[in-house]
Amino acid sequence: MAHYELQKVTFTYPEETLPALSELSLSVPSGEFVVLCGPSGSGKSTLLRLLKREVSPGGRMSGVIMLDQLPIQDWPARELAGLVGLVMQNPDNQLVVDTVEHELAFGLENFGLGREAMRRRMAEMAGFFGLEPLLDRKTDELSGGQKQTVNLAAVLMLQPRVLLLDEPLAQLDPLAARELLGMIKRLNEEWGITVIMSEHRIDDLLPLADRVVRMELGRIAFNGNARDYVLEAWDHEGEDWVSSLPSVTRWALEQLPPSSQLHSDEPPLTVKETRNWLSRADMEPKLASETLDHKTRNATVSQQYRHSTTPSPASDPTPASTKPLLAADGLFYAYDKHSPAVLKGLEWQIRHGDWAVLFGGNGSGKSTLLQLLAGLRLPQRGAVHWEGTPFARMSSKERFSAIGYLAQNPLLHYAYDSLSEDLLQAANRAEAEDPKQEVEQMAERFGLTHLLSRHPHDMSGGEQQLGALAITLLGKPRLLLLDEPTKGLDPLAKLKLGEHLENIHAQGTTLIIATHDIELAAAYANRCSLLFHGEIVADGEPEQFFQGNLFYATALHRLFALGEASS
Ligand SMILES: Nc1ncnc2c1ncn2[C@@H]1O[C@H](COP(=O)(O)OP(=O)(O)OP(=O)(O)O)[C@@H](O)[C@H]1O
Ligand SMILES: Nc1ncnc2c1ncn2[C@@H]1O[C@H](COP(=O)(O)OP(=O)(O)OP(=O)(O)O)[C@@H](O)[C@H]1O
Repeated sequence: MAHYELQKVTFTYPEETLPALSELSLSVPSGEFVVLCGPSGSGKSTLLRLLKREVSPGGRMSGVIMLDQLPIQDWPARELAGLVGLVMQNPDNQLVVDTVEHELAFGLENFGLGREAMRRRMAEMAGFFGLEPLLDRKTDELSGGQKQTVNLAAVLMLQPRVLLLDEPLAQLDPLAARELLGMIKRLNEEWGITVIMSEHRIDDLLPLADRVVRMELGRIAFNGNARDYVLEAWDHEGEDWVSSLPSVTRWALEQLPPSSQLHSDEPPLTVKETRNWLSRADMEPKLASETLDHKTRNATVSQQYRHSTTPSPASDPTPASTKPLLAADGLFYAYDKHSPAVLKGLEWQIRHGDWAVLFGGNGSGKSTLLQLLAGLRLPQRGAVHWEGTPFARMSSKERFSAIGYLAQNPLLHYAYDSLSEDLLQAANRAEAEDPKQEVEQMAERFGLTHLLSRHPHDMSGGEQQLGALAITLLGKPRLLLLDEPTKGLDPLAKLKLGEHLENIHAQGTTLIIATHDIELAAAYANRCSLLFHGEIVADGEPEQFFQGNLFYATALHRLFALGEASS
């Protein structure tokens, strides 16, 4: 059993006047699969933390949270720890001990499980998640996706009855994400584990969810099943939103009874009526047949748009553009003498005006490569050239003003006590003419104005990500290296980021983006590359890349597999 009942829960963070959650009432029966969505800062993480009783000291709460008819504050800590597992949004915040093996064992050590039983569970979990080769590794030396996987495995070691997941897919490669979703669905269906999962990329999850809860400004704006959620979102977000849903999601939604059946006398829509409704948007009938076609057509449309409205700086016949802007020549990199090389003689050339997307599985070396291209790490062999000049012959000042870098962990970008100070320092470093005005404009563009005086550590995950992006963009570099920039962003923020990048690209900025976000690549990139086994093994225009690349074509079709699994 694990049944939550929330009545009029209001929560205010220390030193804040406005509550992060307001009068929130919600019932989650045991065994439900609930998807939490809503814009950045709407209260999703706060709610998940309260359900695990992990509240900020000094925060003020009113109302009641009952878990299996006992107020959450009355649960003994040990029992609650075993019953409810929470996987936090930023994996760096959750890892507590030195190695992967110790991290997996850490929670269980408090439960007095025998050595044998512990080893067996460790073997099962490490086997399932493919963590065996990483067991001796230091947790702070893992890639972002590896950290997220270790966190989830560590939580599952305790065999909780409730799984609270805060954007668990954000840093996983498409196949890892698909496997994880399939596994969570199995835990939910076969073991009856209650799942409450927050996620921005909700279209992947609609076919799996028993219930969708959309939050806005700390309140519940919608609570019902997936089909009714789509109906409501249609009114709320407009037709573009529905027509952007993958066809399989639309198909899966047709299978669902409307939740109005549960609490209204209105007759439910028949499948035919639903289909008519779902196809009401102005889209070609063909669209329903192939997700891949949909994506590649998007790419074509976007490219036509870009080429017709904003001439690509790549076509400028300036003398500098005859040389690649950046060239990786035979890069070889290993973290230390004993570990295998991450980059093995990698060759890659970036032209002026490229919008390049770098794909690769979790742990394949994307972040490492970006750090070498930014000059933050030195290769053991090979060199990086900037317009033909090796990095070694440039001053670090020259390099840093030419190349901007967004780290995977946004918290690494903050050094001051307020967002405004961090932004201002970034504008000053870039010798902006009017730093204050640029900060204000950037904050306005990304909807951060109300957070300017906030301590960066007291912002939501998506807000931290946007703030770090704003800091990087204020540097106005000629080349931008962005490590998973859309992770944690809600769709609107993603759109604004896309528009901004499109603008600065049109003005001459070259972009390299390491990401698992296929939509981003399909909509904007002129070039996709795949890092595998220390080398760039595929490199081409998006259409060519997706058609020739089974790995990512498979990823685009992942929804079909999920739809079938849940039917
Ligand atoms: N500081 C470090 N010390 C030792 N090994 C490291 C360190 N950072 C990363 N690695 C290892 O190097 C490999 C490449 O990691 P990297 O972070 O570059 O991968 P990635 O492609 O960015 O992965 P993800 O998609 O999960 O973010 C991984 O096996 C990782 O465990
Ligand atoms: N430690 C904190 N101190 C003060 N305010 C906070 C703190 N953490 C979050 N907030 C604020 O509380 C509100 C809800 O934040 P929360 O992290 O729950 O949002 P979210 O919906 O999970 O967002 P995201 O999608 O970006 O993760 C936001 O306005 C945020 O700025």
